Amino acid sequence: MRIAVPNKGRLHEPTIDLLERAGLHIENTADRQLYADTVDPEVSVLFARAADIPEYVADGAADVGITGLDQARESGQDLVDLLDLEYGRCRLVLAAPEDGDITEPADVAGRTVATEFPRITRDYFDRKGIDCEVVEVTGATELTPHVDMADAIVDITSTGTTLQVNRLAIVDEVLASSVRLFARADVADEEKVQQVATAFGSVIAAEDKRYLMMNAPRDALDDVKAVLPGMGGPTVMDVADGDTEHVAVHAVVDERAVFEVIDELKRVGASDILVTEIERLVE
Ligand SMILES: Nc1ncnc2c1ncn2[C@@H]1O[C@H](COP(=O)(O)OP(=O)(O)OP(=O)(O)O)[C@@H](O)[C@H]1O
Ligand SMILES: O=P(O)(O)OC[C@H]1O[C@H](OP(=O)(O)OP(=O)(O)O)[C@H](O)[C@@H]1O
Ligand SMILES: [Mg+2]
Repeated sequence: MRIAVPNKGRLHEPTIDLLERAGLHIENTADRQLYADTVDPEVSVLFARAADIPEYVADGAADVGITGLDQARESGQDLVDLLDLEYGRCRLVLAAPEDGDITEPADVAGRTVATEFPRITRDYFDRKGIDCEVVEVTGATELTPHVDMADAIVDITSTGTTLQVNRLAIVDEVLASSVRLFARADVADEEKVQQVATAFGSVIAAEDKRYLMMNAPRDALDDVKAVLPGMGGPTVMDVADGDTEHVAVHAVVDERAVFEVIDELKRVGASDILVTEIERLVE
């Protein structure tokens, strides 16, 4: 099975990182090389531009691909969205000059919109029944309203900084995007594809969880259990060396809850509390 992976740009590094954490270490690759092996002899990697990945998957050059939902939609390819990988979060928005007369989508009627995403943009205005001219640009979209190339733009935003420095205001959200694992429909149910999806899913699931280990007085166990929310309750073990008064307790806890949970655990008598990251979590 072959996975198409962004070869550069902001999605390259987090994707390589995800492969590593999912246990698919990349081997035999040199810079600029198109293909690479992984430690799994059945899985190889194809490096491609984020925008080209949907097409490579649809055409069979790869079986699955990792890229933004925006790129998949823009490609027009019909792929199976297997898993939200939760990075590359951004929004495609309709934006126009802050001090201009475009404050709602209908104001764009009869005007010009510049974008790197012409298909998504045309679909958006078609759905709304708004007639406008869509001009495709390949970058620096935010400048076009200031050089009379366009009246509005459809472009990516995340922090909002780029829009702000270009004095553009959001008029409407066109698409909320994040990076996904896409598969061609005819391979989406294959065992190897599902296995890879499970491995990626386990990395995502572990990301916002922590593993807690502690000692607790045996007679405080009920209080300790009450403090620990979590997945199927904690694991309780005897401590070695004949200490029958204490038990060891292990539990998986939401990262956001750790701060508070530790405080409460100490209050009910737990000690020697260890907090560790979890590499993968297969539910
Ligand atoms: N500011 C952002 N915040 C979060 N995600 C983003 C942002 N900009 C882009 N993305 C996501 O990353 C994807 C790829 O963007 P990137 O800028 O790396 O590619 P690119 O500009 O097409 O790169 P290149 O032209 O160098 O191949 C986008 O399609 C989108 O899904
Ligand atoms: O809301 P913000 O946080 O400012 O992000 C939005 C900007 O990020 C992307 O550009 P990128 O940095 O990828 O540069 P590029 O135009 O070279 O792709 C996108 O095209 C916007 O310009
Ligand atoms: Mg970019």
